[in-house]
Amino acid sequence: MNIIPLQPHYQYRLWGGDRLKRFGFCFDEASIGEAWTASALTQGSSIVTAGPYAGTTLSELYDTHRELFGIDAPEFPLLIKWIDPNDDLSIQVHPDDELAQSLEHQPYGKNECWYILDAPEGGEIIYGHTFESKETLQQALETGNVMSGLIRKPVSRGDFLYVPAGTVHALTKDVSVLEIQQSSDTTYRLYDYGRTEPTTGHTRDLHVNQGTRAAFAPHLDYVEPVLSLDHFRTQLTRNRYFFVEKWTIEREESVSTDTFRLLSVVEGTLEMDGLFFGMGATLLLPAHQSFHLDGTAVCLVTGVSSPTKQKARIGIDLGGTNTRVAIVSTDGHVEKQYKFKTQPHLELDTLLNQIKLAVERFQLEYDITHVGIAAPGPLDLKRGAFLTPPNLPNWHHQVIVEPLRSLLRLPVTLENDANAAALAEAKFGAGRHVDSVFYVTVSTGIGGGFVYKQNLISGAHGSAGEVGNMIIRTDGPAHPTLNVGALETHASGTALHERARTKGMTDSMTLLTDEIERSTFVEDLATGLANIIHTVDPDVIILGGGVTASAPLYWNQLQDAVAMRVYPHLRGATPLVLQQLHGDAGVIGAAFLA
Ligand SMILES: O=P(O)(O)OC[C@H]1O[C@@H](O)[C@@H](O)[C@@H](O)[C@@H]1O
Repeated sequence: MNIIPLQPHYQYRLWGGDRLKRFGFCFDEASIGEAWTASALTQGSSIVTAGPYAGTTLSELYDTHRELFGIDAPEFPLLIKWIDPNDDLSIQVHPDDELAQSLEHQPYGKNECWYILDAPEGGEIIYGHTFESKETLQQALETGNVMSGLIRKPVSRGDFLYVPAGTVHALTKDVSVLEIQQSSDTTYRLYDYGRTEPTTGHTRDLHVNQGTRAAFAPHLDYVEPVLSLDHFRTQLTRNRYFFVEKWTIEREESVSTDTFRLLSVVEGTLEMDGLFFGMGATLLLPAHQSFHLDGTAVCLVTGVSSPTKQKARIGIDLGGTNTRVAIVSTDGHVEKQYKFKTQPHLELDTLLNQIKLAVERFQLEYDITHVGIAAPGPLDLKRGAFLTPPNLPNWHHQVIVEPLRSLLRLPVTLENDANAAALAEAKFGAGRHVDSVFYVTVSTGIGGGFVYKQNLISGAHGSAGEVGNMIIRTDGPAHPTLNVGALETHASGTALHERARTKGMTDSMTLLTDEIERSTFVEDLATGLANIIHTVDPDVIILGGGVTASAPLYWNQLQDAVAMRVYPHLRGATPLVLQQLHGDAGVIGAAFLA
């Protein structure tokens, strides 16, 4: 028998109950909140239930049979819990490795993730907060006002969330999860609703000082795309501490391990080595062995990631509302990202420090070679500075590249956001098969970028592709910085929105259902696009930005209108296509600026 089945340890919690039984667990005690199905912690180690190691605890097994694991960490690194809250959990945060080592003398911090096993209709958990700094978070905690600043995230069955150490969070009543994490039980409670522990009559300890030290403030929202690995496996996360895969088994599958895996059955039944396992079961699959799985089941499988750091680039998309700091692989995929609210009313240093925090987090697992920033223009690329971007008035004329370079000690490059998106689409998106690509974004404003043979043509003053200010008419609304008759004053989302408002309509999409308005918009945009074709004659024009969400309303009409405005030999010769990278184009392009 190759597999090593484990018996859970049940943990009392103030907010516990007896509903873990519905996941197949059996216990007699009251108020059980957690079943630790794979644990090597001394306060509750799992025990092997069958096979040659039956009766051994997981920690003993790890100490005496290291060959079964294929890793050499001094202590078993993972912990798996099933959690079923019968009440809200405390508002809390966990330390990372560094803080756990310095404050708790423990080897591991507590980066964790949740697979939602069950959630009530409209269920929400707490994930993040809106406080601008550690000081304002601490003040809110001291004055009892923390709840109003917490972010609630809707969740439903099957969702997966990675909760990096430092994230202020809380599970809530009736949201049950399978929790996979580093081997640590250190929780810093920030707020506990003033509840008392029935067993002692006392409130539980709070850890406001340690907690505010550990907390991200402002909050960094973590996003990682799910990756399909093969016909039955998807990767839910892969980080420095562990990876988690979801295996959907519909028939027989064979797998083999390099290092050990922990497999938890979350749905259905699985047969392995002649034994049947249902929901709630957790098995250790030892290293360097092959396994045969049979049945219909969904399993979450975890293991330890390789410690070698991959080379990667960081792309930053600095917007008026949100800033995103992303790891972009050498083949142009966003691997993971932190997102936070841009706070343009605060000092630029606040933004730089937030970026630094995110970059440092990524540096723990990646060898970062370059950082690129995509920001709204106008910019002074030579000085690496903002000029007068309308949505960032406090930072006008401030230099961003040099301070970030000295803060990060990494090469940093700045570029206009539309140019960065153009580069991304040309290298990895809708323009990847051709040489010359003109990208036009039609959103709040209108911007553009020209890429030739994968090189961004920025122009002598960094302003190539600024097609928003291209004059397409002799009339039009006045604008503080744009020409009368500029494309942007006629065809941007803002222009459409303004026209919709004067007609008593709610949005630009509704405006474009009006035949006359649609024709006006199409003719204006087509004039701009025809001018571009006559200027650089690109292989393709890629259109992106929010207004392209209504493209089905005007697409054919736009192509005809462009054809009518170009030389006969160019008619239909320049395909108009929609962007492919959507919200990721900014960070991907930024990452490839140098
Ligand atoms: O502090 P309380 O409310 O008991 O919650 C503690 C629990 O919180 C959850 O979010 C997880 O981190 C669990 O691993 C932890 O045991």
